[in-house]
Amino acid sequence: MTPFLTLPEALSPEDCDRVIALASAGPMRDAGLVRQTTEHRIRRAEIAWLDDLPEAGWVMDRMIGLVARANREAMGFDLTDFGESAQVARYGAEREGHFDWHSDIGEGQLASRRKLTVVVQLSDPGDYEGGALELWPDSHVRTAPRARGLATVFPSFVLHRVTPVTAGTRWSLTLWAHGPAFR
Ligand SMILES: O=C(O)CCC(=O)C(=O)O
Ligand SMILES: [Fe+2]
Repeated sequence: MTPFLTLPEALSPEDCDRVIALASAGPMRDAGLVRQTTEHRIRRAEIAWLDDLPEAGWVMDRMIGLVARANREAMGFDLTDFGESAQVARYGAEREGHFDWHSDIGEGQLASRRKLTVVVQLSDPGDYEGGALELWPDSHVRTAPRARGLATVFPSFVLHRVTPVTAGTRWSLTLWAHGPAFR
């Protein structure tokens, strides 16, 4: 199994700008809030759910075909749906935005069915420092490419993190594909 896949230009630079503009137009919420308590040690970022943004339907339309094809060609996972809203995240240097090591498979109805995670780099690499997306699929930690519009696709159980942003702002788009439990 490939530890992770990269899909260059999953979104064009103009599309990346459009997603950032849509998310910044409305309120974003603190992603460090877990059941009413703050967990800023784990994650410091602001997020918006794509489903809540008006006129963002084209984003999922674009990503679903791409990810389904990549899965068929390289992963071969049994996927049934993209049953969860994608998430736009903003990691700013003003509070060292980051996301500590974690896997995306959680306890909820949806999070427990996550099989593939897809993270699109929305920012130009020149717009921030730090903010590396790192994956730990085996004995080595690997850094995802930073190219704008590039999507990194990996099994949702793989540990990953975003290192603290030390200058500028990093934006990302994360989506999940779901299916029957791994067996
Ligand atoms: O923003 C990123 O690059 C990763 C986001 C992430 O890991 C998540 O939302 O679970
Ligand atoms: Fe994650």
